[in-house]
Amino acid sequence: MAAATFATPPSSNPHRNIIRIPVSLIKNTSTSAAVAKRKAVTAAVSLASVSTATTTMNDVAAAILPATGYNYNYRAPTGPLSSQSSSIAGNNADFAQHIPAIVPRIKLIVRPANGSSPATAFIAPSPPSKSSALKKRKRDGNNASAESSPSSAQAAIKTLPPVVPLKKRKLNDIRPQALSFSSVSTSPLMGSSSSFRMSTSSSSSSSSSSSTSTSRTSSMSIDLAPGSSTHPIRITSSDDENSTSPTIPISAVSMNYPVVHSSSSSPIELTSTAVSPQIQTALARLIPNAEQQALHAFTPQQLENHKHLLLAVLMHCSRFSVSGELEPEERYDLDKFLGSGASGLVLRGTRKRDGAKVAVKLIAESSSSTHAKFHRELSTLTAMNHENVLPCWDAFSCPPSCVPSLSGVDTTSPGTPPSKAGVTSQKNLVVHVPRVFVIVAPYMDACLFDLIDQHKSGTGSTISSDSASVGGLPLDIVKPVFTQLALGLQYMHARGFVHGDIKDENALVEVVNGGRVLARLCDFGHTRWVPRESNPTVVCPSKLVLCDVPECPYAISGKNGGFLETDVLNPQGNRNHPYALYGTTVMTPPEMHHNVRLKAWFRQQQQQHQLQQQAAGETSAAVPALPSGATPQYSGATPQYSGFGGFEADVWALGLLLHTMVFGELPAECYALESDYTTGVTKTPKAGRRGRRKAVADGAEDEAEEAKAKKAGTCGVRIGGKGKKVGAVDRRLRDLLRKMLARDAEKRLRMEEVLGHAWVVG
Ligand SMILES: Nc1ncnc2c1ncn2[C@@H]1O[C@H](COP(=O)(O)OP(=O)(O)OP(=O)(O)O)[C@@H](O)[C@H]1O
Repeated sequence: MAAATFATPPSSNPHRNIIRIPVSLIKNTSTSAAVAKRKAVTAAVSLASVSTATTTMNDVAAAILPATGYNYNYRAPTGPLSSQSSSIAGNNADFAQHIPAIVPRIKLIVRPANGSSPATAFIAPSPPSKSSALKKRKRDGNNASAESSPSSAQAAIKTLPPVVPLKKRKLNDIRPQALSFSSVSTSPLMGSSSSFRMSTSSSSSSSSSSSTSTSRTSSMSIDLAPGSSTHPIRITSSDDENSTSPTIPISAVSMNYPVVHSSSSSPIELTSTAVSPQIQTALARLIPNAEQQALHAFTPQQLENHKHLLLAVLMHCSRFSVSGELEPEERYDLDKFLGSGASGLVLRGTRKRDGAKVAVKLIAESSSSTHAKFHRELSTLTAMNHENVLPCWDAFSCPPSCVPSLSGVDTTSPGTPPSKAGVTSQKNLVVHVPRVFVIVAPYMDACLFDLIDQHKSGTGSTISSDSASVGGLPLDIVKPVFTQLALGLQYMHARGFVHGDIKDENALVEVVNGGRVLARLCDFGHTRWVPRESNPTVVCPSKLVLCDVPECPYAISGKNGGFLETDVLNPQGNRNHPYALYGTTVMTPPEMHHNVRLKAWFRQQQQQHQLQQQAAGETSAAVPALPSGATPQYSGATPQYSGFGGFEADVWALGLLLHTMVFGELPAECYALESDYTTGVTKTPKAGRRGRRKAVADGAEDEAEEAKAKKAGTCGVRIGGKGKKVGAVDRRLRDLLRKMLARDAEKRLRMEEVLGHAWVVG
């Protein structure tokens, strides 16, 4: 098969993660496989059997870097090794500071072309002082036990034939504002049970006569409560991955990779590379096909990013196999693209151990916010144990990989963890080290969006129900699905978690034994924890999740279970909180509308300012630049973001989800808000203004009822939408919708009240 050629994104992006390895670590020594112990690192290379007259430093780097999974820019001193000074200047301090937690161990085999025996050496950091930190973080197991569902909910769950997933569109997400990493809590951890354990172990192994390796494994396991359907979550340091990394002989550079050569003085040089046939096949299978591309409206750049993300994962993470060989360990075969979100890809796979179908979420560490998302998601998942909340079966991070660049990402944003930003001065070796975080969950047949779309379109629907529909799902399916999602959300709220992004794309359904429909909430990337003021000693029920990002700001936050202070909502609403809005625009409740418009206005101001600057550049007129990260100011008093309570926002969104299930679409007001956000606003929003929408009657028979609701100001939207017969819907269901969609957040139902509502229990 012809070698695939992958275009490499431009290397001029100044915001990449850059870590350097001083060339002094690659010493030109004459002793055989010597290992020189240093204070922070052990580094040595035996080049005894190498012809130093012909081998160059470029050869050495080419041997090291692919094996470690690094993409690199390497500007070696010219000439063969023999012409180099014995000690090439480097900066050990940089290495000691950045590398130990990132590069576990580099195995270098230098195989001379003349056939003489290869020389082997290791470049390895001293064991990081993780163990003491780990011990400190150790705490008891999950105090979140499975809750039995109310009998009404059990009774409501009905038979649903298998569904065929359809494609979907993505709703616009509002990205959270930049995180501040300055407020990390280090309070001791607390928990209730003792099923949490961690281990740091060492092992040795011998391979061929030419190489001996030792591997160090740091791992953490969390055993959930007995009877739990979840498997242990283990975050594994990159040591594990590296121990299986291939060794690359210099004479046969068989594993090439997209490489960018550039320097400030020379033009960018792109090198096309060959990728193994197995990986090419796997890539072809996993990259979204033409139909998916059209449905997701992927841009060429997004596709390119997906390709590089997948390529890096397939080539550098031993957890993913492409060979098809069955192995009894925790490996996954990836077989299908499922969807993509703001931060990465979701793929279907099979767990080789038992053939279980899994969904594998790849989160590329393209910025601090994606790193935060990974932790938020895992922190939530480790606190959850409920049938209607998607469990996590496995979690790990791929070794620092060769994703050359994810475009449009500014890793120098204020929230970027300082330890991964790297240094910027010119050195001999520059390595790009974005990670890929992975979360493995059970695969579900479809998301609610698919299910609704399938029924609406009437194509390929396998749902057999005699029940009537008023535009959405058959009404006898709506209740069991909604009830389960409500049970899942109520469980989260009872533990102090705000989901933050309830929508039809984040609700999964499948048919389980006996034809029962199982519905689960997923995607906890926007989840926040809200400590209850009534009980100031309460700690976040999630477990600490360790990841291998050096000085990870999330892993040291004890009190909040891995949530930064900025992830924690104030129970009174987050009036002064940087997270003035989050989630998905169309699903935001009235109390957040002001924030949506304010943000749109800010964005518009920034765009105008940029245009002014460009114009000024052309005309040479002086326009003062906004300081980096500065917010444009209003001429008058600066409006503030409105406060809001996260629980109430979740109830609103679940109400909208119920509305979509019943009527097949959201109320028109939601799209109006989306349009405001997308197009921007021209008027300056007034401080603290809340979005207010009319509640209007629809249908003569309901006029009086709706007029009453309008007068009372209770309902924030027009229920049913144009052309839909609201009157055809059970009066109790309409009542529930109105109360969940109450404009006034304080009057909105709480989740306990939702589950006790007459329509749910009836
Ligand atoms: N367990 C699963 N089984 C089947 N499909 C899934 C599963 N998990 C996720 N998906 C699909 O992948 C899509 C994206 O998943 P998810 O929303 O978790 O990703 P994300 O990157 O966090 O997206 P977002 O940007 O919306 O936060 C979902 O809408 C769903 O269609």
